[in-house]
Amino acid sequence: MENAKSVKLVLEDGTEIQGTSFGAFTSAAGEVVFSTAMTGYPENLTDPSFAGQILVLTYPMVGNYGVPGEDLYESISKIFESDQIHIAGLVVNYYSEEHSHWNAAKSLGDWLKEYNIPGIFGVDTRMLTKKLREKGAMLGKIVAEQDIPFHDPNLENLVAQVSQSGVQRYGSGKNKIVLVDCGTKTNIIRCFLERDVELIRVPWDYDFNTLDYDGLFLSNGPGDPKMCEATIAHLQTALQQDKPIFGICLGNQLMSLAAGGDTFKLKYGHRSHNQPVLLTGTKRSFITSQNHGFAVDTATLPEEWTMLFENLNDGTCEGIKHKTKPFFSTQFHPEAAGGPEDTEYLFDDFLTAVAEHKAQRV
Ligand SMILES: NC(=O)CC[C@H](N)C(=O)O
Repeated sequence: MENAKSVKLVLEDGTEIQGTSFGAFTSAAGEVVFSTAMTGYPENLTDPSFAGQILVLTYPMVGNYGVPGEDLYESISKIFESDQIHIAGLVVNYYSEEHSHWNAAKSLGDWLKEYNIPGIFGVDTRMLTKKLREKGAMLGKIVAEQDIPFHDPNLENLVAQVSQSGVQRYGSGKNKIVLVDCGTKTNIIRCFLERDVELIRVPWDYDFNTLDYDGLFLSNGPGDPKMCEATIAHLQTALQQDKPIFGICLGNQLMSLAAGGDTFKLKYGHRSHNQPVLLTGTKRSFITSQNHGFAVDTATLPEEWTMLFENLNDGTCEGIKHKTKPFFSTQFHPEAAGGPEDTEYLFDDFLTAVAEHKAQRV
């Protein structure tokens, strides 16, 4: 690239890796995490769950299909997972400024510049990933001209930063679903709107118990789930009733915390499009899209709850369900975007539970 400037990636264990700048030429600090997904950077970078994180992509060539334009669908983005880039920085091996795709509107580097997010390329991302797997996720920083201190995003309430303020309504279907926005991915909204739903999107700390609804949904979101005290308190009230509840990723962790279980930080998280999970009590497995650094401690689940899915790589909890009430959640992403769509049927299962519950009420 012309006028290439050098930058470095510094980890809290003292590791320094020299590379070349792309995107914004600026310094940024955060938690360094890796994803082994082979595609999907437009979706990953705009997923609010990545807020505060410096993302390392292990796929060796990044940028070659560019970045799509901003088409809207029902006032939300048709393609992106939110209306901005949320990662703190991007680390890749080979960056391709040249790109070719029918839908590309700009290069990845130009897109990062628009949001003042730095990228670094020329990094041996597989070596870096091995280090993160051995030592665990670490704090790190991309240093351009100005050195900056390390910063741990998990000490902040990131959900409060990414949750949309105000109540927003989408669709006019027959089932009224409240979506608690802890940093929701737009594909969750799209999945609901394809299924005859009226969606009421409320901020993370909104008391949804004051609303009239048929089903409750808890979204994905960034950071430590224990920061969401207000959501957990409101959810505890909803768990006393029996209207269907469904949660994804952070939503799964909040469900466990509200039920009385515990969560913990994984050594280096699960971020990829090929995480195998087993549906408990069956021999059925699914390949899933995942992006999380925390997990539910299965041993702490109260008596009325049980593990719904288990991760076949490390045995961790990938979902929970209530034994008698229509409450369930997954740690993985049934809405995919990016990744396999094999578990999207869980939206149908939730809406079937909603319809059954409504039928019982009349
Ligand atoms: N994608 C998500 O919702 C992530 C949940 C949580 N922030 C975690 O990292 O575990």
